[in-house]
Amino acid sequence: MARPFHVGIGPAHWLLDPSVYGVGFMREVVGRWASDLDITRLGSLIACVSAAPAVWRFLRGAWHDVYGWIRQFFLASVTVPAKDPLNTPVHVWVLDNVIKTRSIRSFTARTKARAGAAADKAAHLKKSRREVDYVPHFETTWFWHSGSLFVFTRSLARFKSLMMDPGYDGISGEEFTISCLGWSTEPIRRLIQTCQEDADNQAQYFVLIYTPDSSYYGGGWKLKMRKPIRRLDTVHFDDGVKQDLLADIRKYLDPKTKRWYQTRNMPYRRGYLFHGPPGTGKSSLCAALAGEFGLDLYELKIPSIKTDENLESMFMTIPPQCIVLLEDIDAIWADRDVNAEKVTNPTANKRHIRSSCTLSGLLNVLDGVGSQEGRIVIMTTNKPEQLDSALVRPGRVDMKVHLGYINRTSAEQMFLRMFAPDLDNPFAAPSPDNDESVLEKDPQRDAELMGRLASQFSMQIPEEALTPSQLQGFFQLNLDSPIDAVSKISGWVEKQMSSSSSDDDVEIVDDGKS
Ligand SMILES: Nc1ncnc2c1ncn2[C@@H]1O[C@H](COP(=O)(O)OP(=O)(O)OP(=O)(O)O)[C@@H](O)[C@H]1O
Repeated sequence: MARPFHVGIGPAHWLLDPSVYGVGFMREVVGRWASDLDITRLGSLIACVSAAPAVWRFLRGAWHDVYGWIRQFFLASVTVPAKDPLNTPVHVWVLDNVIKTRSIRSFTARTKARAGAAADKAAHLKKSRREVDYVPHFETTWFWHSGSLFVFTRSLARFKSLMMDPGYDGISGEEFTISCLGWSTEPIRRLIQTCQEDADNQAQYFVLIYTPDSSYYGGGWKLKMRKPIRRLDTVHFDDGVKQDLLADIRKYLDPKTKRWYQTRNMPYRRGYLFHGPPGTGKSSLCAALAGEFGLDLYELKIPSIKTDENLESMFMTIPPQCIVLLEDIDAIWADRDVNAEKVTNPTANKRHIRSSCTLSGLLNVLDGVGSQEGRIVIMTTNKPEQLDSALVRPGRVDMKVHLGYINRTSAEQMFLRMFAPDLDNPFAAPSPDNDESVLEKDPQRDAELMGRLASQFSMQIPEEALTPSQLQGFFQLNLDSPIDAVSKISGWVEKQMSSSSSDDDVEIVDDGKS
């Protein structure tokens, strides 16, 4: 696909270099032609050149008409709107199976917005240069698939304008049409099914996370990221609670449960409340559950919702089977409390970040007509005691899960996870194998040694005093050696315990409601 070029040849000379494709040949043709040039030939050449644009316009118009006739009488077609969830799988399939196999010569180069594996590598090597994405330009492409000829057409103008948006990933975002020879759309339906199956196969390794799309009037969703699945055993909290939670969700998603709800005319919905101090894994647990059950995650930060109407229209466009994560639910205004709170404590809303949508607006979307059957709503809060009892009553919250400060068992598990060897990743944390001071060649002995180190480490962690994210921060600073981690932990714990980290240190954001 990439064309070779000659680095050593300066700009003044490269055109004359016969090794550049076609240049030698062209030079010979032009040379011969110029040697027996006469004035009559020159006149006819100028006439031909000036007529060329008109001829080109005529041919284009004629082709446009002919193509329109072909489409009308000989092609069946299906159009997929820009923001439809089907858009991305089909687009990705066409890029992977058609475009990438062709020798495309026209690309848009953009600096990558998100960090990837190579970006991690660059960071590791302390290089600041960012990766570049080459996104192919194409408007219409033809291809054969399963014995049928297809035409894939998209708007290049729309693609170019989307490329201005750094958040645009270069796939999907513009409407496209797939056509095939014949009068039946059946081959196109089969192709779309293939694209969906392909996407499903890839999605089993990722969680698709959607976030509100501000470009939609009212409310809509856009794909925020495809996140590699996080295993549930990497989120540490009470094992019994974890098993209960998993069993509850598994039972809810069982088709038999769905039938049971439907035959008894009960709303088929499930709600959970994850509560606990900041940094105890509430969001991480949601993402891990989405991966475990193969569901997409729709994230909504309650403080960022502008109105009840926005909330409602966003709920209307949530698909039936997914996880909806409502973060910081304590930021919701309880209508009946608003005025009272303002009178008794004018600075009340300065103490907490408050959302503009109301409790009744939220209850309405949780129970009302806009509420999709089959979805799981997970609400998170750091202040469960402030929630209105109407919000957490059974039916809206069916199970409460407390994620608290880390205990010794979890600290031990975290230590083992952090220093587990990772053969796929050259930048992974070292195992004792890499640690000169404890060089062992026997995996059994390594495991025993790591077990001993993990238990020495956890013995120095005070019970239920630090958050898992604090401990994760410690590991991030001490990834090179498990032995160093054990020797440094007591000093670090002492420092953490003595440093005052009260809520008063946190800057309060005014929501402008005072
Ligand atoms: N229980 C846990 N097990 C493993 N890692 C955790 C746990 N809790 C937090 N972490 C780590 O700490 C970081 C922050 O976690 P997360 O955002 O899930 O916490 P949170 O409770 O949702 O915080 P907040 O209330 O501030 O939103 C993540 O990188 C996560 O890996």
